[in-house]
Amino acid sequence: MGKTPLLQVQAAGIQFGGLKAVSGFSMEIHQGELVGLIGPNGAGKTTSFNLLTGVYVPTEGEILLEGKRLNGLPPYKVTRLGISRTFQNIRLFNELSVLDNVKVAYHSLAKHSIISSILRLPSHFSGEKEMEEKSLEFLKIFQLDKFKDEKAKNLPYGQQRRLEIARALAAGPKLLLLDEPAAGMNPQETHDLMELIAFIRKQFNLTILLIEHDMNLVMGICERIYVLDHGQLIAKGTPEEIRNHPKVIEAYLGEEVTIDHA
Ligand SMILES: Nc1ncnc2c1ncn2[C@@H]1O[C@H](COP(=O)(O)OP(=O)(O)OP(=O)(O)O)[C@@H](O)[C@H]1O
Repeated sequence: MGKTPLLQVQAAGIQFGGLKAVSGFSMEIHQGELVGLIGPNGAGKTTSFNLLTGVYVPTEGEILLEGKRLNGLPPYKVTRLGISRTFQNIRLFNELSVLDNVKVAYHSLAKHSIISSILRLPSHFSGEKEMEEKSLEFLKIFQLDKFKDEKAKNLPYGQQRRLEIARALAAGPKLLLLDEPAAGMNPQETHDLMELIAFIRKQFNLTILLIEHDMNLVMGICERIYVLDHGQLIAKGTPEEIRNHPKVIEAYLGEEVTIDHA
């Protein structure tokens, strides 16, 4: 672990009218970690992702990436600094091809200027070609290359989720945020996805923070877990510590979750 955490969230929060959706939330993630963020419905998990990615500006606290303050930066700048995400409800460009959905990630980061694109200068074509090749590489990793010309909306649900991760990865993040990546997947798809997450983490030297409702899955792959309830951090620790934490057990009472104690 490096000395400066990759991500530091220091007593951050946001208030909507009278509602403190997230408050006093602190978290540190080091380079290379795979960390889980869990909590009952409405606990503030997605809101936290929105704070980390510039969708919401915190009304309290600080968010730092490699020591650099992110508060108030728009989402595209946060992406350029190194945070990419997927969404709880898949957000693909449905009418675009699978390949173009990944290429979009490169366009948002592209070094060659819009002028060179409009004037169709040589730099435009070399840029396009490189983007296409790189995008195809990502599709291969996610076994989506055979669908490259298919419209995104025609992919089965599980593959749409994979495509969204491929696109987030194409932006070259240091920190990848996955919002319920296994939602709606069957057990086999979920198992395959978990293997894939472990693979991309290693391959790209990634740091990953994931929200997931499937408790066994979170416990199975995350090294550390943060637990939110009613917008507050109620626990953090290893899966073992979280499994036995009285506040976590209490927060989940009445929720339909099963935690294997195997
Ligand atoms: N833009 C907003 N305006 C007002 N309230 C909001 C807004 N965004 C989120 N909230 C509220 O903040 C609280 C936390 O919501 P959030 O979606 O972050 O929870 P969550 O933990 O992701 O829940 P789930 O597991 O159901 O997705 C909820 O009470 C929600 O209604």
